[in-house]
Amino acid sequence: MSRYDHLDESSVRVRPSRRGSRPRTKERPAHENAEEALVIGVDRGRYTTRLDDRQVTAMRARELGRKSIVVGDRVGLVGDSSGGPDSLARIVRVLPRTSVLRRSADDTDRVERVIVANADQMVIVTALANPEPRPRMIDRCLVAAYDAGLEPLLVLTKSDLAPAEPLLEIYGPLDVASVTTSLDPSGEGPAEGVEQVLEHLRDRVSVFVGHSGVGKSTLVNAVVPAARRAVGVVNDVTGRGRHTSTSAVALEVPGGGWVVDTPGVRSFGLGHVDPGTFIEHFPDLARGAEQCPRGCSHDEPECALDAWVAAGRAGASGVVRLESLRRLLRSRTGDSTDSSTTHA
Ligand SMILES: Nc1nc2c(ncn2[C@@H]2O[C@H](COP(=O)(O)OP(=O)(O)OP(=O)(O)O)[C@@H](O)[C@H]2O)c(=O)[nH]1
Ligand SMILES: [Zn+2]
Repeated sequence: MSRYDHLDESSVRVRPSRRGSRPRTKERPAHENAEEALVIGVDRGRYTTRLDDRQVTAMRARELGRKSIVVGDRVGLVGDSSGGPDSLARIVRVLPRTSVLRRSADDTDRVERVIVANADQMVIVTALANPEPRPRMIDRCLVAAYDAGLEPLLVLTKSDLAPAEPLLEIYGPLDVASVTTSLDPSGEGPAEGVEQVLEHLRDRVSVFVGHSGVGKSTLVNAVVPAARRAVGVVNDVTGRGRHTSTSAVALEVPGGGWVVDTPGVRSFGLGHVDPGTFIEHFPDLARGAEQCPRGCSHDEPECALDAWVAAGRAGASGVVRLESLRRLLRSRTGDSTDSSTTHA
């Protein structure tokens, strides 16, 4: 028996060289002692993280390469994680994400980028008046939420100015949870709906989205009383305050949970949304779609869903739910910035 007989073919092909023979794991220490933290802010290469009860500023380790790190990411930290004034820890790994929310590609950036990781819920903030509600914008947010695996919550603000019923009628068939609020921005007058919003936020990571002027900041300040103060906090390492940043930031809800505010995010990336998986969010319709032709867009004559709802298989609200589903599917395409003249 020759001394090479014990080697199988594949191992014989490997030519051990001095550089290649070392296993990768030995070149890259696993950082077994890394501590797990939550990324709550990102500002030009510096990451603000929460580790237990302290806020720790960190930079990314070179070994992470180009891997993205966004608000909501759970990361492994090594180095100085004391959270002291001039301390700087290192992020050595990013834990697998349970969800990702992408913002749209735009003129300056042709790539859809992840803006928030691991969120559970999308809070879609819409004013009932001043500015007028934009159902098309709400539809696009719903599509983004379903696609990202986030549960949507509709918060209808400024109920002191207009009734919520017309809008609730549109979204009733979709079974979207909703809360109607009326807030005095000074924080002194009567506030309605805050307790209900807080109930929905408890122990979850909630992304707040909404157009300028809808009262999103007023709402965030009502549910996260420390938010106002957080605006003034300047990071000792970066020398910058959060008010100079337009990226997402996570704020802790007293009693548990996180609010992720997304200033400057106008629309969500929907280019990758697949109608085939989208319908899974409509269990009553999904079963009917099993009869559809392969690759059905669910918005074409051959779609089996018309017959399904006509036969009452999706219940009394089947027809309107199918209409809503199709409206959402159509909102994926076309003008991503929601022209105010297109009220769906
Ligand atoms: N009548 C009424 N006005 C409100 C209510 N909530 C907020 N506002 C007012 O609406 C305006 C916009 O509120 P903001 O909280 O700044 O709105 P925003 O969505 O954060 O807008 P940007 O700051 O532009 O992103 C302010 O003048 C608030 O005082 C409300 O419940 N009722
Ligand atoms: Zn179909």
